[in-house]
Amino acid sequence: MLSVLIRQSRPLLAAAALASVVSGVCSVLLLAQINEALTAGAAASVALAWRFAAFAVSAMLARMLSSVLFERLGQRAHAELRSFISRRVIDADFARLEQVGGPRVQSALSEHTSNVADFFVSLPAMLVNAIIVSGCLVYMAWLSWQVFLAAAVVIGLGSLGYHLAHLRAIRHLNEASKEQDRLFGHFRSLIEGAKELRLHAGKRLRFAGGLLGASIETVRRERTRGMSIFAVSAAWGNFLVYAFIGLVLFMLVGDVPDRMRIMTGFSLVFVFMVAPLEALLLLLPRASLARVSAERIEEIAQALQHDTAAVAATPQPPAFRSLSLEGVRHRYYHEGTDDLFTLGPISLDFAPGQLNFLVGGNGSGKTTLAKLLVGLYRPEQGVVRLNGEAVDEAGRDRYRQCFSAIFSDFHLFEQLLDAPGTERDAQGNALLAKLNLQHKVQVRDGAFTTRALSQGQRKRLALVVAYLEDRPFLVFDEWAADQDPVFKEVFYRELLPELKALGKTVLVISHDDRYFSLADRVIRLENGRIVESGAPAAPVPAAGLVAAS
Ligand SMILES: Nc1ncnc2c1ncn2[C@@H]1O[C@H](COP(=O)(O)OP(=O)(O)OP(=O)(O)O)[C@@H](O)[C@H]1O
Repeated sequence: MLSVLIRQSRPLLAAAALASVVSGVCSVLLLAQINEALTAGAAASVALAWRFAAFAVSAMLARMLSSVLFERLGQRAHAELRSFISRRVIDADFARLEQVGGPRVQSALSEHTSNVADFFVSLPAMLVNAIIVSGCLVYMAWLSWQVFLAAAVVIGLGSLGYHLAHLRAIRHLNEASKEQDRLFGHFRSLIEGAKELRLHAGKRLRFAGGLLGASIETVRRERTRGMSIFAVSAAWGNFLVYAFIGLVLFMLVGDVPDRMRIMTGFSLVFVFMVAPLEALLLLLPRASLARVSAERIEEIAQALQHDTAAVAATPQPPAFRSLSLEGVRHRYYHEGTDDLFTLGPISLDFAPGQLNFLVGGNGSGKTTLAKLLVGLYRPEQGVVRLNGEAVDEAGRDRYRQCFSAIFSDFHLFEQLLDAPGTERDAQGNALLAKLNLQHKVQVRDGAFTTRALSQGQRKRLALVVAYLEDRPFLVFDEWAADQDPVFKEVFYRELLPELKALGKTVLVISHDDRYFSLADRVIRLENGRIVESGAPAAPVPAAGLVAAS
């Protein structure tokens, strides 16, 4: 993942790296000027001063340029990663997305993308420091090759220690990042479970201390361990530098000619080198953190297998003449309990203008069948035929455009996201009036004026959206469950017959047995199997319609 990003931004990265190199080289040249100024006579000082000023200004300009370019790269990497993950989520196979779950995706979108972007932002500092350290070593070699050899041995030892520590630190950082995915799940419970947590002190205590607290603590502990190992190894590296300085100053530089100049040169190099070296050693963990995060992003991207049916263009809904499920099956595997829920094999036919009720006990598989029918799940076995033609991978996205569905965990988007226009607003407002919501909410510029409504009212808004979509097949998953008795009557006895009269095929998942008789067909599910399918048993006399509230 990191390498792909680096490859994509090659020209910008090359320019930024070049600016860093110039900045680092200028810094080293500055050091040489300082050393020369300390030992040169007064005659050379004017020329030296000009050179010094030129290098100082060049170092500053190059540093500015490289920092700005790397900041740009960091922000670009951040945006690209976010778009990449979002695209993956949008295009992902729905069943896979359900398995991966929201917390992991959120963790990738926020924390992991930031870590990768931070790496880019810290690159100039790393590069400049690396160049200063290497430049200092070259300068040392020029002053005395024996001392340079000693430095190479010390650096080799330091690097080996650092590498070994690094492997251990990465293990801890990996642990922390895995736990962080769970932590995002707890954050979600913190908001979505706000009511339950306030109503139950014991639950709140156990959640805050046991689950959330433990998770926060694990992330803290693992991160601290990982980063501490880096800090300790940075200090070890630092110590080696001082040990090396001592070795050079007191043992290696003996009674050589030009001793004063060499000693001054070395002293300066050391002083100049220690801070960049230390910074470099502390910056390297960022690269490791970015690597761990990039791996996590890669894992999620792999898990969110691309749904080949999702196409970029807006496919037109196909004409709908007939639909049949032939021996279709879907299974859920429950890892925790190692058991399997199997829906099917199911065989059913649907025709335009048909009002179907899907009924059965909780957990009998009604919602699963609805997801399979609308193409959110691909059948593991069997075939779905639209107008007699088998729906394959390439045609699945187009097939899905036949449906409008309101599931019990429906989502209302801020915008209608459906061909905006004044005509659409007018249509929406007429429907809102029909559903008795005109005083609460309006459609303006393709968006509802508010979504802060009761659950039953929000469901009516979802119904408005479904009406506006004008698809040939509508699926309502316990839509009426949140409606008051008066509006239930309106839904079952007015709206559904109206849809049927318009030629729409409707599948209503319902527990309202007093309305079953209104259906053309009642399909009863038990434990994932159809146990009954046909005309309803006995008609129920219609209760008089009362004005909707
Ligand atoms: N996302 C999921 N992952 C794993 N298993 C699931 C998932 N959704 C449902 N199941 C399993 O499938 C079974 C059927 O669930 P489904 O939601 O289809 O039932 P239902 O008939 O719609 O129930 P209800 O009337 O309560 O809405 C359940 O027993 C559950 O164990």
